[in-house]
Amino acid sequence: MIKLEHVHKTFANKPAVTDVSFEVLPGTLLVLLGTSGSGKTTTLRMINRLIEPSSGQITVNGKLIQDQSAEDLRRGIGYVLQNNGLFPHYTVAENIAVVPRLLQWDEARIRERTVTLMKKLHLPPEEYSEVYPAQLSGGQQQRVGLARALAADPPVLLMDEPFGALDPVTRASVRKEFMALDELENKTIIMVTHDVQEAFEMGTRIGLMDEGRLQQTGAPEELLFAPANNFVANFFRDQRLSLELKTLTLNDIKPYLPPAAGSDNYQPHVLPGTTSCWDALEQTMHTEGVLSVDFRTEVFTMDSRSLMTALQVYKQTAANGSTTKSF
Ligand SMILES: Nc1ncnc2c1ncn2[C@@H]1O[C@H](COP(=O)(O)OP(=O)(O)OP(=O)(O)O)[C@@H](O)[C@H]1O
Repeated sequence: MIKLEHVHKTFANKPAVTDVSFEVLPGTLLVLLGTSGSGKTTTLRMINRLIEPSSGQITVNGKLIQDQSAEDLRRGIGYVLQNNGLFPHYTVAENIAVVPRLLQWDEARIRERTVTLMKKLHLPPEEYSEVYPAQLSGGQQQRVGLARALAADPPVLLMDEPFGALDPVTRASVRKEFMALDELENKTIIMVTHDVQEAFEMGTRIGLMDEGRLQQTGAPEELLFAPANNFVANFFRDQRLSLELKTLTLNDIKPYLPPAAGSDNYQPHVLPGTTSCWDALEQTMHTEGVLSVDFRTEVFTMDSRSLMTALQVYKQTAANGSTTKSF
C-alpha cells in the first residue's frame, strides 16, 4: 500500500508538486497521467526517495519512508524506467538477478526465478540468458527491465513511462504481456504515462495532474463521465468517444437501451454482456448492424443505433450524478 498526504516539492523555490494526496491499495494500479512537466515523475521518484519531498508524508506498506534507509526501502520496490536502465556489461540473466543477489538468495533459487520470469516474458532462457542488452531489440530490453523489477517479488512496483520508448506495435504487445502476468496479483502499482489510451487500458484508477496538482483521482469512468473540473473534461476531449466506448461494457448501458431495442433478427454469434461497447460496435460490421447479447437473465438482440442511444442516455444520467454503476 502507498499513501501520500499533502506532499509538496519545490526546486529552487519553484513548485513542481503541490499538495498531492492519494492512496493506492494492493491489487490496484494507479496511473499518473498528465502533460509534460505536470509533476508525475517527481511524484513517483519521491516514493522511492530518489527525490526528497519538501513537506508532507509518504507511507509505503504502513511505514513512513524516512523511517527506513533508502536502500532497504528500494529493495521492497520494483522500479521500471522508460530506457530500461539495464547494466550494459551484465548479461540478461545477471541483470534480472541484481536484487535477488543483493538479498543474498542462493544461486539455485536465483537461477530458478530468472528462468521462470524469462519464460513468462517470452524470452526463452536458452536463447537469451547469456546475451548482453545491446544484442536485444528495444521490446526485449524492456521485457528484461520488467523481469528485473519483478525478480524479488516486491509488493510495490513503480513504473515511469515503461513502454514509452517502444514503437506502437511492440508497445501494445509488451503491455498486453505485462498485464497478463500473474506476478502482478496483489501488488501496489503506480505507473506514469502521458498516453491516454494506455492509462485507460491499464489503470484501475487514474490520477490526472496539471501544474504539479492532482486535478482528479478516480476510476477511468469517473474522470470520463463525472469530471471534477473543466481541465479534466477538456483533457479527454479529442479521444472522448473512443474512450467512452472502450470503457463501458454492454452490461453498463443495458438499463439505458431504448424499449424498442429488441429485434427478432437473432444472430448465431452471441456476445457476453461484459463485451466493451467498442468491441460490440466493431462486431456489428460483420452482422449488418445487429448484435445478440447474453445478459445472463436474457439474450437480447439489439442494433448499433440502440447502442449509441443508450450511451447518450448513460452520459446524461452520469452528468446528473446518477448511474447504476458506482465509480
Ligand atoms: N531536478 C530538478 N531540478 C529542477 N527542476 C526540476 C527537477 N526535476 C523536475 N523539475 C521541474 O519540476 C517540474 C515537474 O517535472 P516532472 O519531471 O515531475 O514532470 P513530468 O510530469 O514527469 O514531465 P514529463 O512527462 O516530461 O517527464 C518541471 O517544471 C520540471 O522542470
